[in-house]
This record gives sequence, structure tokens and C-alpha cells, in this order.
Amino acid sequence: MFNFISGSLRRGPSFIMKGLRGNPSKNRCSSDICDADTIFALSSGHGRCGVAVVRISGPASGLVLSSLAGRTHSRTVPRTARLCNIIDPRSQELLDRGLVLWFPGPRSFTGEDSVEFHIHGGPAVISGVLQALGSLPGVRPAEAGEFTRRAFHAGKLDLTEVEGLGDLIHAETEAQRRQALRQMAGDLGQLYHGWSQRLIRCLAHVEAYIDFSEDELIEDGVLNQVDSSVSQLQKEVERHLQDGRRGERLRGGVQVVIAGKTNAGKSSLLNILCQRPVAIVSPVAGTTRDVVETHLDIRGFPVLLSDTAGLRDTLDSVEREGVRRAMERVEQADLTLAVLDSTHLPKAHQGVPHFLLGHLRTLLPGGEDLEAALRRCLLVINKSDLLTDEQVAKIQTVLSQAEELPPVCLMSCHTGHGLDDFMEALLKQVKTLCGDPLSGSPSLTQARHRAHLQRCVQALAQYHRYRDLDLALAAEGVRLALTSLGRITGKVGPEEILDVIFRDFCIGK
Ligand SMILES: Nc1nc2c(ncn2[C@@H]2O[C@H](COP(=O)(O)OP(=O)(O)OP(=O)(O)O)[C@@H](O)[C@H]2O)c(=O)[nH]1
Ligand SMILES: [K+]
Ligand SMILES: [Mg+2]
Repeated sequence: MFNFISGSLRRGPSFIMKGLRGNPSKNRCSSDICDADTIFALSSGHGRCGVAVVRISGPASGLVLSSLAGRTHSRTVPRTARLCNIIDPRSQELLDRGLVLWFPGPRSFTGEDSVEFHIHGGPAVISGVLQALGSLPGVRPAEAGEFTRRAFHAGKLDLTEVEGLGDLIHAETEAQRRQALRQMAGDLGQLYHGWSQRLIRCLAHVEAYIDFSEDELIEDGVLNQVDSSVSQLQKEVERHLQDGRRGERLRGGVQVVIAGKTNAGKSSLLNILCQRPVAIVSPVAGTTRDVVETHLDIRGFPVLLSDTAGLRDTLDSVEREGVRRAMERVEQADLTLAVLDSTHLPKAHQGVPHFLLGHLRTLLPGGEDLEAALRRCLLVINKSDLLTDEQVAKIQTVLSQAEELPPVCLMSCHTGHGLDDFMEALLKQVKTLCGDPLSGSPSLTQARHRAHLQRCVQALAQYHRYRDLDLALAAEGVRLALTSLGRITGKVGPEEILDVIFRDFCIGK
């Protein structure tokens, strides 16, 4: 597409470097730490355990190996476990017998020379080995996250991968683990990296146009191509942003609130879901006042479940505060379980759907439209054991025909009738709210990603706004968009732009 460019390199590529500084060979990080130190840490969990792993990284790792394991690294096969006596270099006392692994840089997690000791997990063994390590010159305990930070500095991981690793360590449910693994494997980083590559190309072309179009070295069509690339990218980023917060929700847990009138059986439902008596259940209306929260794993999906005070008008100021908090929770919730006492339904069954809609109207937040609120709701008609079989059958028939209602479950916390159907309905909603972490394009998982992506979209709009007014300002928009993406991955270096210049512009050279 370019007909030029012998002239471009004569002028030099400095035009492209504006605003992009930094060490081109490494990822950048806000605080620069001294990587000359060799660091060590207990990498397995604290407390008594069968095997503990102590990790060492840095230039003195070879010294550590010879001092504690009596072997020089030149005699040690890399990445192969070997049973050794582990000795205290000060006293030559035997500390333990364990496995030793040698990872010469750059093929290690941090990119530096590294060693791992797999030792017995008793506190005295661990502290003996840690003290022996600390006695060596140039070797010190690691700061929190320092191994990962070194891996980032060495370009082994981008920021999204670092976050994925952190999420994996904290993942409590299967779906969270899947999402974290995917992010750690670089799926999200690659998506953003791909977008960055396209923007770099756009920027390079606009800058080149600014610098060389007067010399008629560039075809006119170049800017039109940039226009459509920027528009296309803008659409993709916007689509990625309109994910209903699925990835963030899966990472942080789905907020589910149980709400309804007093004595509907809300706390009974909470206790069934948790399979233990978390909240007090009693026939006294107004038993629950505070919000009672528990974490649940619903078939691999994380849920933060809250039981709330029953809704009623009351003069009791403490209960009123409870009701206020309940309403607040409903407003913030991803999903509301609206619980109702089945004996309160109208006797004329045809009137049930209308009655239920009226009930939901009083319960769900008034600010947004009811339809949107209904999508985030599951109706639970409790105490079915107090109805006759005939009544249950009639209500179920009426409900199955009521299309305007959210999913409804007729059940009993006392007998467990309808509980399986309720669990299925709940799982379905939770799954929809979290999405499938393995299918489709990877989800953004943090508010930080969202903020930078929103800035990216705004910056791309700046390109369009100034395209015909001031090309330099338009280019600045692309540069800002690029920086926003770079902030997510932690990667934005001039070398990437130089690559494009050399690849695209130096035809035949
Ligand atoms: N028959 C019957 N009684 C139930 C059922 N579920 C709950 N109850 C009873 O209903 C009463 C109220 O139950 P709770 O779970 O305390 O109701 P709640 O909605 O939390 O009440 P508040 O916290 O006061 O708003 C208790 O006596 C429960 O034993 C049910 O499925 N069938
Ligand atoms: K009660
Ligand atoms: Mg209660």
C-alpha cells in the first residue's frame, strides 16, 4: 500500500517516539527495584505441611546451590529434581534431606538464575533453611510479589498475566479457576496486544502521512484506511466493554440477595442453601434485621448470598434501618431472590400473576424500568406444604402460562419440595451472569481494565473528531488510545512502533 519510502529513514523515525519513552527491552513498572539482590521466600503455604517449597532467584542462586546443597551449578542438570543433603553453610550442620532444582536464567519463572528447595514442611526445618539462606552475602528475603514482579520486568508475563496468576492463587471455585488460568495463559493480554499492534500501525501511518505527504511519497488512500481501521477497532473495544460485567462478576462473586416480606421464609432459604443454620429462623415477624452474608460455591460459580430484614412498615427504628439496608442490597444486587409466602397468594388462581407482578413492583428498585429489574430476579413462592395438592397444581398451571413473570419456583423450605428445580433455576441465572469463562473471547476481569478501555474508546473518538481539522491532534488520539491499552498490559514501548516502521516502510531493505 505504500509506494515510498527511501526518504523516511533518512529523516529518522524520531517522530514516532513522542510520548513513548522507557526501557525498550523490558516491561515497565512504576517502582524500580534493585534486581541485583538475590531473593528467597517460602513459596508454599505457611503452617505445618508434608513438603515446603523455598524459592531463590537472582545472580547469587548458583552460590546458594553450592553453599547449601554442596553442588556447583555446572555439575547440576537444569530443571531436574535431585535428592541432596541440605546443610547450613555456617556450621556445616545437616538441616534436611530434600529435592533441589536448578533453573538457569533466562529459562526460569523470573528469567533469572533460580533454585528451588523442596524440603520437609516442619517449622524448624523451614526456619533453619531460611536462616541459612539469609546468612549468605547478597541474599535477602523477598518482598511480597517480588518474584512475579521480576518475571514482569523480564518480560515473562504482562500485567494481565500477572493478574491472572494472582486470581488463580485466590480462585475459590472452578469457574474462577478457569477464567484465571485463561488470563494467566495470556488470552486477554493477546487480545489487547493484537489491538495495540493495529493501533501502532495506524499511528505509524498517520505520522508518516503528516511528515511525508507533501513530498507525495504517500498515497492518498492511506488515511482512509486508517479511518476504517480506527472505526473497526473502536467497535470491537466497545463490544468487549458491553459484556454485562461478566468477567468481573465471576472474579468477585455474584451478589445474590434474598428479599421479601417478613416471615416469608427468607432465612429458612438461606439456611437450606448453606446447609447450616447461618441465620435465626423463627415465627416472629421481623427476626432478621442485619444483612447476613455467606459465600457459596454453586456448581463452580462463586456467589455472595445475603439474607435481609423482612420488608414491612414499622415504628421500630432498628428494624426500619434493617429494611433500609435490605432495599439498598436489592438495588446493588446482581440477582434478587424474591421470597413470598404461598398462603398469601389470591385464592382466585387466575389473579396470581397480576398479584405477583404487583408484589415485585414494590420490592424491586423503582429507578430502573421494571422489565430490566425482572431480568435480575427469581421468584420463590415458599411454603408449598401449606397448600393442597390441587392448589399447587392449579398455581403451577397458571404460572407456566404467565410470560410476563421472571422465573418462578413453587417450593417448600420445610419439605424440600421444588428445591431441585429452584437450584437449577438459580444455577441458570448465575451462569448467565458470569458467562462461560472458556468460550468466546476472554472477559475483562477488573475495573482497571474497564477504565483504561473506556479511555481508549474516548481517545479513538478524538481521532475522528480531529481527522479533518488537525491531523496532529488526531494522531495524538491514536497515541492516547495506544497508551491506554499499554497500561492494561504494562507494555508500550517505542520498539514496537519501530518494528512496524521497519517492516512496513522499508520495502526492499
Ligand atoms: N410451613 C412452612 N413453614 C415455613 C417454611 N419456611 C419457613 N417456614 C416458617 O416460617 C417462619 C418464618 O421463617 P423465617 O425463615 O424466619 O422467615 P424470614 O422471612 O426470614 O422472616 P423475617 O426474618 O422475620 O423477615 C418460621 O416459623 C419458619 O419455620 C415452609 O416452607 N413451610
Ligand atoms: K421470622
Ligand atoms: Mg429472616
